[in-house]
Amino acid sequence: MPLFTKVIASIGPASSDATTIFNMVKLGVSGFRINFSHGSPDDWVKYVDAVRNAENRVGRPIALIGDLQGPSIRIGKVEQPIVLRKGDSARIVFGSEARGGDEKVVPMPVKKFFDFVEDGDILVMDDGRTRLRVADVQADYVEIVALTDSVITSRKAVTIYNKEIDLPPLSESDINNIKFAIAHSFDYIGLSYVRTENDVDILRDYLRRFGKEDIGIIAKIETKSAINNLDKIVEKADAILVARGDLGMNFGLEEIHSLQTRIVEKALEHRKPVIVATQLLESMVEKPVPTRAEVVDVSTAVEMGVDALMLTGETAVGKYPLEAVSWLIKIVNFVEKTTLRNEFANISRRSRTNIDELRLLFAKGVLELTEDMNAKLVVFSLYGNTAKRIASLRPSIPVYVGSSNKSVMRKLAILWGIQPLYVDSNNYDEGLQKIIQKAIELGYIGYGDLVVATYGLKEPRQRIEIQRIVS
Ligand SMILES: Nc1ncnc2c1ncn2[C@@H]1O[C@H](COP(=O)(O)OP(=O)(O)O)[C@@H](O)[C@H]1O
Ligand SMILES: C=C(OP(=O)(O)O)C(=O)O
Ligand SMILES: [K+]
Ligand SMILES: [Mg+2]
Repeated sequence: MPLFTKVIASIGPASSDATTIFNMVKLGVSGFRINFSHGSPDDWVKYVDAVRNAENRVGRPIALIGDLQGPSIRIGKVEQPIVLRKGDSARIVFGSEARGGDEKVVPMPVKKFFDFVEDGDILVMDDGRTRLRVADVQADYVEIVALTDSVITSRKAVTIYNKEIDLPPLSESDINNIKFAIAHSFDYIGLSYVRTENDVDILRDYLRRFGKEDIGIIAKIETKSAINNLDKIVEKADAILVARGDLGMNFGLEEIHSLQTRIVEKALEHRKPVIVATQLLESMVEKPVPTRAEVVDVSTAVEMGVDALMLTGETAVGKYPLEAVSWLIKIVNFVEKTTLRNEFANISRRSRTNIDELRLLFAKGVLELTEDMNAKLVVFSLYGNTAKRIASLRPSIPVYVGSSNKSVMRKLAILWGIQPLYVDSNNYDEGLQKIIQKAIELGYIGYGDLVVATYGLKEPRQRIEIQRIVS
């Protein structure tokens, strides 16, 4: 299981059974994403139960991420995939369902689409595999011509190339899905198609209004506006996700690497957790072994010092979900072992103008003391802040974090290098001892080890204790 860079898996028909989810947790998955654009609440409840059962059986906190549809246009349900050859024409009609198959009718439940789209627009779908040209626009249907061989399946997002349809950041169904996520103790909510920092504020307001402000907001960076407003969005969000699927539809594919680099750097600069997602091991949707290009792509993302990598179609609908997880972990482990430890530290500890919190410097001090002594680091963290600061410094040693606060431990599960443990104690000193005991039980700490145990005090002061494990 990777010690530092974490793995998040999207759940879908290919991975929704309890055994697969349990096996993914055993392999080392630290978080699961449920995409609210697909399936139904009845499906999602089963996914949640399977994740929480696996979490209990393995005894390791797991993060649950609920991914909102956001201001995206998605087609409705088609019973049969619609197969188009390049040059074929088809019709997009207002409605939420269609037979599909030979009936080349694509249902479009978003009324505004028909007012917004214009002759000559290029529609991009399915992470860019489908490209259609708008040939004729009518009030409640649009004629299109396929520019590529395409297979159109249910609930696919539609990008109108170089245009951003002005839909509200959260639809009625998004708000229902926020309530669902709260009712089922999700740890994070993914905000798709973020355009400005105001979109993050709007979601934060809902969470506050519904009394669950501690749910983390993951801003998914995938639109041109988001890139233009990147700094402010990163400041407001709790975590950042490089959403390469839609990013590659709103920008040229050739721009992906530099966009990813820029987004990751910005997140590191603001010390926000950052996740890279989509098509990491895309060929494993069909094959049991990744391509060389995919291995290099994953390695590059790990070397950028991201907190986590997220599998999407590979585990949601792929034929080899478990192999995709084990290949991802194998590549992560190799790169972590071979990349000089201080490489990651250099990425994230370069002194940046915005480092002015004393606490961050304390955390840096404790961490570097522990690293230099080749000791083990144990942190008691009621709210997770000390642990988050240490993770943002890209520690070269595992950081064992304990707290009685389940949801804090689950949120930390997808951060770099954090090994979260539950301990039922609300006081720091007793808590530190319990974490050390539990870490010994789990084999993380052995006799003879030097342990640095720490927690952040109210006033900016780090409490540090060093002990040798002798009995
Ligand atoms: N729960 C699901 N049920 C059916 N199909 C799904 C599900 N989750 C994902 N998929 C399929 O896998 C594709 C990639 O997954 P993902 O990236 O999570 O979705 P999207 O890109 O549509 O937001 C989706 O477009 C969809 O075709
Ligand atoms: C993660 C992404 O979002 P979604 O899968 O919802 O399109 C993406 O676009 O890469
Ligand atoms: K998206
Ligand atoms: Mg996607």
